[in-house]
Amino acid sequence: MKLRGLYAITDSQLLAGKFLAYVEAALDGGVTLLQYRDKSSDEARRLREAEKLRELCSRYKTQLIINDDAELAARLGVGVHLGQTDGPLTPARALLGSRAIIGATCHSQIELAEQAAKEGASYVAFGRFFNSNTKPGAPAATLEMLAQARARLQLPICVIGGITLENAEPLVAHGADLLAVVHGLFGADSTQEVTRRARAFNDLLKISV
Ligand SMILES: Cc1ncc(COP(=O)(O)OP(=O)(O)O)c(N)n1
Ligand SMILES: Cc1nc(C(=O)O)sc1CCOP(=O)(O)O
Ligand SMILES: [Mg+2]
Repeated sequence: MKLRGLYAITDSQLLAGKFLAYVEAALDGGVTLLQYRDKSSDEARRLREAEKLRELCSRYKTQLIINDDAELAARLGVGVHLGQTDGPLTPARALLGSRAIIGATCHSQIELAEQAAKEGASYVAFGRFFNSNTKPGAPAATLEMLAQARARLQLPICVIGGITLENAEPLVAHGADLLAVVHGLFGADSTQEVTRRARAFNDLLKISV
């Protein structure tokens, strides 16, 4: 399966009180990957929420990805996204199996992406491309680096960091396959607006849902 499309990422603070309604609104507009990103240490809540998302995702034929936690991903039979300090890719691939989607954060370093490809990543993520409210301290990446990555890598390329409908187009033009978005999608005032934004991101990527 070619990974291309909108990559919606949850944020537990931003989605407080409207978590499932906003996620379902996004899925309704078309989401290729949904990442459950919860940085708390409340394991029981994380398991409960991830199980609910797995059920929603299976209804909408969207792939669920768990941030940081390969054990939770294995327990649920879904994919995982690992940053540079979240544990090595090779054992995660062994744990999750050859069909699981495994993503790797590569910041702005193509060498990290080449290493991740060797270790079995399904996609590589570069960012942040714009200022991010969700993760203000993330190191910056550029369009030039993205174009070079596109020329050197066969794997699907995910971009992240401050992406909105207004600034996403050059990322697609420079080779991005997956647009990973928190605020630019879920920072909306209504479920209808979340669905509209999801559809518009898919239009940018020329994906019909
Ligand atoms: C799609 C995607 N790209 C990058 C990240 C960032 O991962 P990481 O560097 O491990 O930071 P945290 O998200 O864990 O704070 C991501 N989660 N998803
Ligand atoms: C989780 C994350 N990782 C980043 C990186 O650059 O690695 S930026 C980021 C936050 C993305 O949220 P928003 O779309 O609201 O900016
Ligand atoms: Mg992480």
